[in-house]
Amino acid sequence: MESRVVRPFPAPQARQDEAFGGSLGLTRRLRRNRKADWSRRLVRESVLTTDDLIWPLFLMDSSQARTPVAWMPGVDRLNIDEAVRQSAHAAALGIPAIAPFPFVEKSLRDPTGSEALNARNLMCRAVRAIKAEVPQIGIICDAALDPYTSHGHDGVMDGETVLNDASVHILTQQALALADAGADVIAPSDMMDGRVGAIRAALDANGFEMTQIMAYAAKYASAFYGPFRDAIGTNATLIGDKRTYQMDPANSDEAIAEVALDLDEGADMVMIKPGLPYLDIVARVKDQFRVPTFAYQVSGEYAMIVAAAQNGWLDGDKAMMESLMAFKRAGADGVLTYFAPKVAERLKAGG
Ligand SMILES: NCC(=O)CCC(=O)O
Ligand SMILES: [Mg+2]
Repeated sequence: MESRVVRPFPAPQARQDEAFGGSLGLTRRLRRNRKADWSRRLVRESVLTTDDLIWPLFLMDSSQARTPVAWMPGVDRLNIDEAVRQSAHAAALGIPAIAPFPFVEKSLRDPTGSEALNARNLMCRAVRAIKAEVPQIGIICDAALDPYTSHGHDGVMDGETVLNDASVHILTQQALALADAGADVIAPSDMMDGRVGAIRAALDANGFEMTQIMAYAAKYASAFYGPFRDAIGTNATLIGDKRTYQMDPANSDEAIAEVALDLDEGADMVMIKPGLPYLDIVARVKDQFRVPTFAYQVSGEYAMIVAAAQNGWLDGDKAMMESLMAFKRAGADGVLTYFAPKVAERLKAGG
């Protein structure tokens, strides 16, 4: 049979190409798959869903429902009643888990962070209240002393030194208080060596075998935590910096060692923090360990996007969605993000 040459009517683009010297005769044109929305959706490699979101929120002891965090526009500290209401809202949106952080009254901060062990402290009361009213949402609680210490460090000090083993003993007690209040997940964020193993052993010995551990495994000494310190008041307390326990931003192999240790010690999930500037670490950790891997889009990352949007310098909502998709592309199983409710609402409305 004679073959028939089908001559499609030349598209306007092709005719323009003729005018400039004709087709390049390419076999592969990657732009074909990008030509329409349906096709872009069809070939999309990563998907962001509400199931990927963990919402960090700030607690305060107050009769007022909310006070704004100045350095994080759009984020408020919530009293317990409001935190319960907002947790219910988050659950209704389908957000799987929240991560509450306390703003502790200055009068309750001391050198050993003793308020952290008070079973009636703000965190424990909030966890109990949220668990009672919104049992379906997961509650992830930091084990770290910085909200409670008068010097703003995550552990106890001897002179200028943040003590490792002494701090771990206290963090273990803190973890037990939180688990007893109903925390579903303990998230040690202190970067002391050996704390995951110590906390795991203490949880198991006290009947909390099913309490998970999400280790802040690779937490870097980062400038991007600035606004968080305004939110929980440690900008006023912190003396010096955290470079003797948090990681050097220059290091990547060391993150692998940190993750390996935390997994050996019993971590169920690992976290990289900050997020976007450390996506290479997220990708490396996920590739190497194939375990549930999370990233924390920290306060400074949030503030950068919001501040630029407020100035009209970028489209805040688009930058928010793109930044979260980047975590998924890098291999993260989920992201702690202050944008969580906003993103969940957007996804519910159809993206
Ligand atoms: N342990 C929790 C944090 O330090 C959060 C930091 C941030 O959002 O900047
Ligand atoms: Mg470690």
